[in-house]
Amino acid sequence: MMRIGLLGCGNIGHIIARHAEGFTIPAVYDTKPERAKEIADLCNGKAYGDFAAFLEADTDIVVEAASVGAARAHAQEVLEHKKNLVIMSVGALTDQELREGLVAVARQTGTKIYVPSGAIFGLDNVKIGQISPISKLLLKTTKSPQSLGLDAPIRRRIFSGKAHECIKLYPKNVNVSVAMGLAAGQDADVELWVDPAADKNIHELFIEGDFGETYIRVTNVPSPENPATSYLAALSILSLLKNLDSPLVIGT
Ligand SMILES: NC(=O)C1=CN([C@@H]2O[C@H](COP(=O)(O)OP(=O)(O)OC[C@H]3O[C@@H](n4cnc5c(N)ncnc54)[C@H](O)[C@@H]3O)[C@@H](O)[C@H]2O)C=CC1
Ligand SMILES: O=C([O-])CC(=O)C(=O)O
Repeated sequence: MMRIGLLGCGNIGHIIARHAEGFTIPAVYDTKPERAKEIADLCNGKAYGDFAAFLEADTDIVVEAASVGAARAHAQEVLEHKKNLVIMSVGALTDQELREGLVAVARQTGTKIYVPSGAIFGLDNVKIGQISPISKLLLKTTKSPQSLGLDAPIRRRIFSGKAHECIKLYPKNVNVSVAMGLAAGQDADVELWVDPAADKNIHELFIEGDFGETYIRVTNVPSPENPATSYLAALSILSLLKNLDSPLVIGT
């Protein structure tokens, strides 16, 4: 059975631990030891307070569900230890030097870096952008002001620009825009809105190209423990893990 090392024991970490079927979680790590211990207790794993020791544990794949900073700091070491890596905080990969370095290490070590679809749908066919021109690639995200730590009495746009800039300002909220851009092979445009009436996290994808055009609206249920993170994001990791070893590969 696949052995997971869980990097990040917050909201997503809890959902993964509660749905651990078809894999075990022998090792967990978080900068907050009490969180690591809680998840370790949930899944009969061991909580590590030291990242180097966590990496030495007998695991096949590390699932990062922590932060852009954690992904930046630890991704390379994970691959160097010949472990596959799931990166949820894909915003880290806007740094071209880091991204290309990680890909090079993955090639050398025969490992893979997986970026789950996260809180959106449609990443599969957005990848056609790597072979056929896409003229419009826009993500419009609407969340409640509280989920961004803001106070806004009325609906307002708080950012309009490129994904690589937006993720610097909102690293916990627009990783999906970076995933969309990496899939398409070009930086996505982003509009970020806050709406005091929003009780869901809404992602609208507008894509046009030689293929035609599409509009996808995802009305996401926020996670119980972190409203900024959509429940779908955690589910997408679970479905990635479930299908990882399957000989039947669905979707592009
Ligand atoms: N690609 C996507 O669709 C999405 C990606 N995300 C990413 O996933 C991350 C986790 O989401 P949640 O679980 O909801 O957040 P959370 O805030 O509930 O949990 C994050 C956990 O990671 C720990 N952590 C943070 N930095 C760390 C580090 N350097 N080393 C070890 N542990 C560290 C925190 O102490 C916390 O326990 C978000 O910060 C975001 O970057 C979140 C939602 C969607
Ligand atoms: O969960 C979401 O709706 C999206 C999110 O936070 C991210 O992409 O960082």
